[in-house]
Amino acid sequence: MAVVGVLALQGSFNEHIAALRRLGMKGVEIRKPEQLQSVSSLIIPGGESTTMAKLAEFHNLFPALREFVQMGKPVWGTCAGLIFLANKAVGQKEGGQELVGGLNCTVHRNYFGSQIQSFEAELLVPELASQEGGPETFRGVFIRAPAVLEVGPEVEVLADYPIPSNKVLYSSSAVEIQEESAVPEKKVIVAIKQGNLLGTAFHPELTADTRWHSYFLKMVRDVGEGTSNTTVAVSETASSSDRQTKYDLPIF
Ligand SMILES: NC(=O)CC[C@H](N)C(=O)O
Repeated sequence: MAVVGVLALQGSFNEHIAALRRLGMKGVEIRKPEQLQSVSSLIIPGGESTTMAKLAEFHNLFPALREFVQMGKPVWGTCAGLIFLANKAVGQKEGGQELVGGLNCTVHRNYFGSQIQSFEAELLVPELASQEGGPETFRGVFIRAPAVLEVGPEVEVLADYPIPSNKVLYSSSAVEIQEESAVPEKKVIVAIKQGNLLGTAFHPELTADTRWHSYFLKMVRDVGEGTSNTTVAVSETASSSDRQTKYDLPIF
């Protein structure tokens, strides 16, 4: 059975593997460069990108990850994983951090602030809904979340988030203020796709709605490497029955 690799250095890799399981797919933990050879697609989970980058460096994973991306294999980065896949990141810790790159975009590492500024929001997801069915919105779980500040022309924006009027932009990050502000609403990008690369600033693996996982599995199928149509067809069946009952149930 074809499997999806999940980078398992740190962060929410178990939750991604559980989401894949709900769709009838097996996720395998990837910790070493040579393990990438046994998978044809990869999820880079959320967590803490500086720590994850240090661990990736320690295990000499960066060259293999870059090669994986350059070979056109489907890779999905969520949150810290999105930062990994960005060509450029701002707001990094002192000394910066190594990136895999591939997504032609600039990401702000902690755009929405620190842990206490974490939040959930209903996002408009027209492309996801048109591919996967279900509601026009998706419940985004943002945990110390990044945002995409700029994208290149080849990047497709799949979701953005309107900054509420009680937040102002300060040093290019969203900082909450108490009083109402007259600052016009601004949108930041929170989900993008560029060829075989997918990036989400939020955590779909922490909700019961499996549409982003199923969307990624379709990207894997479209590339047609290693994943049989039959396996993904099983996934689709699982996902649609899932959807009927469990859209908005958080799993944590
Ligand atoms: N939930 C997350 O993955 C947070 C990412 C975090 N902002 C970072 O720098 O890595």
